[in-house]
Amino acid sequence: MRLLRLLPGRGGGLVLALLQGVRAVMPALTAVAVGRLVTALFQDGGVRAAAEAAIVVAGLVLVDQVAWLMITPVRTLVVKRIDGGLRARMRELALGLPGLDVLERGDVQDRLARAVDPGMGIARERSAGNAAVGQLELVFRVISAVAAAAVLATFSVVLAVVLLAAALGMRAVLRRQWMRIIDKLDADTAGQRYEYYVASQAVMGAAKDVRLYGLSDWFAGRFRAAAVRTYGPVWREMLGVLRRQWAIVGGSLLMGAAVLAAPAVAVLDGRLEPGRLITYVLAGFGVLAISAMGMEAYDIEYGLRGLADADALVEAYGNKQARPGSEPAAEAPGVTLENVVFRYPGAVAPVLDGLTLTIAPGEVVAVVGENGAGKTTLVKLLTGLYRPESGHIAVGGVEPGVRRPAATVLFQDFVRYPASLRENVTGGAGGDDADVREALRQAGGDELPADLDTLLWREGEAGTDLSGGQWQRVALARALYAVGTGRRLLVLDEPTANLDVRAEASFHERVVAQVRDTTTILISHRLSTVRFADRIVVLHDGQVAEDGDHDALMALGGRYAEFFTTQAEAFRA
Ligand SMILES: Nc1ncnc2c1ncn2[C@@H]1O[C@H](COP(=O)(O)OP(=O)(O)OP(=O)(O)O)[C@@H](O)[C@H]1O
Repeated sequence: MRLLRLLPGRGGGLVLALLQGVRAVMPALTAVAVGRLVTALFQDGGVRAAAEAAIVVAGLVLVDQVAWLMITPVRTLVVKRIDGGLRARMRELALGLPGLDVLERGDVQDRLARAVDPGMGIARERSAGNAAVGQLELVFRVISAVAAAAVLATFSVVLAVVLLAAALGMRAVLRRQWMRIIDKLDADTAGQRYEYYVASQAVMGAAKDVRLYGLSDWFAGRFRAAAVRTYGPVWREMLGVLRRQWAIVGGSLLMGAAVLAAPAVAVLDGRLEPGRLITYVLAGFGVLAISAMGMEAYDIEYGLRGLADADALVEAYGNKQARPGSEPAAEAPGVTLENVVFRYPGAVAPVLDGLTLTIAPGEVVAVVGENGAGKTTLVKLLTGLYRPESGHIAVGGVEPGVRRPAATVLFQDFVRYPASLRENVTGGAGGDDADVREALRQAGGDELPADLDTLLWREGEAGTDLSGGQWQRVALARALYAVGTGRRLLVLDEPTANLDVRAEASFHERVVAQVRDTTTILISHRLSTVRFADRIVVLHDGQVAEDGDHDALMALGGRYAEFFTTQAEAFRA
């Protein structure tokens, strides 16, 4: 019932049920009609009756064919509607999660993937739509068998009942055997999928490495091992099932023989006319058809398991709402962090361990520190993507964990959207082209395509790709454009990582100093990028180790001074 309720009520679902209903009664009707035709042929002077019966048979065949032709598109439509609905629900759920912590959990990712993923099935997709339609198909297959049994019952009620029960029993046995294959496939899904995708999909991403380092044998070996690990138990189970088929084959032969023999004996005894023999044999085979386990059994089982994952996610996280975002503001917000402690889920040591920091509205503060010091983590906390374990954070007086600040961030791993240059800057929000061009100019993107409609996606029609530095300028323009829309907390995480020396040298003057009425946090290992900040904060051991402007920190002779001197010396050398 759970599956049948997924079927769209109006339109597709009803039409599909109607078409399948038509096809379901065909074996029974055809059995009767062909029997009549044969009877008419055996009768003297039954030409007219035979012709009429033949027309009925032809009509039934035609109707069956038309229904069969119509089923495929309607079925596809229904499946896509159900799957689209489920995907939308899962997308909503995933995007509605307030932070990244839940989304990053392996079990949640696995459930999400199973709920919407086509799966790595045995020629079948793991899809709720296929499952719902499969359930409908099964219902009508049973109806079809019952209808055929009703025709057979006019010959022998016992034969009809025994045959129907035996056919359904055989189907149940077969189904149980084959479903164990799915169990094998679903065991350790996470590990399998990881191996499988690493081995198969990484090949595309690593195309350069594969050639340069001669990695193809390594990849092929890993792919083979993953395939054997994933499918080995499945293949073994399949072979086992095939070996255990003798009982089913024996049962089928016995039932087939009974269907043929009982009416045949009656004909020989003169108790039954030959035309009826045909009717009952055809009806008998119509009943027997249900003993075969159709592909719908996989669809149902697969889909139910995916739905169970979807249900579990909805139950666990469905009521978590995305945090509301702050209104765009004309004024720069102040930022305070008091005794903030944060550790990633499952991690032992905290990344931030009692961090206290205050940033005044409109200030430009640079955050520096060794790799892994927690600079990016700090940004994620300030933007409400994570919540601190303890301590207090406020941006513009509001806790980011309660209301997402109107911030704009150029992340280190910024996203390259397969969209137009304009959309990459505006985030698809639309807006004035003059503002887009101004943001691009400020980001140093003068040499980028002049046409804002240029598609930045090589795979797309007339699409193009950019260099690493050019992409970084586009992402920087996106952050700067958002400042113009009232996002007054600007965070730039390694904004000059891909820029050439000249662009890096002029970065502060050309970009940072031009941003008005905005609180700016600048993260960079390139100390020439941060030296002009109002304040520089050094993160170490999860806390603020040093805090002051460039001159003060150089005079202090601590970590910053050491970093700076080392970089400057390396540069001079
Ligand atoms: N999503 C995550 N899950 C678990 N641990 C993480 C995650 N992201 C970062 N870490 C860990 O947290 C620590 C701080 O990472 P973070 O990215 O904040 O450092 P960072 O100072 O920005 O480093 P870098 O200078 O290399 O960019 C690192 O030890 C890292 O391994």
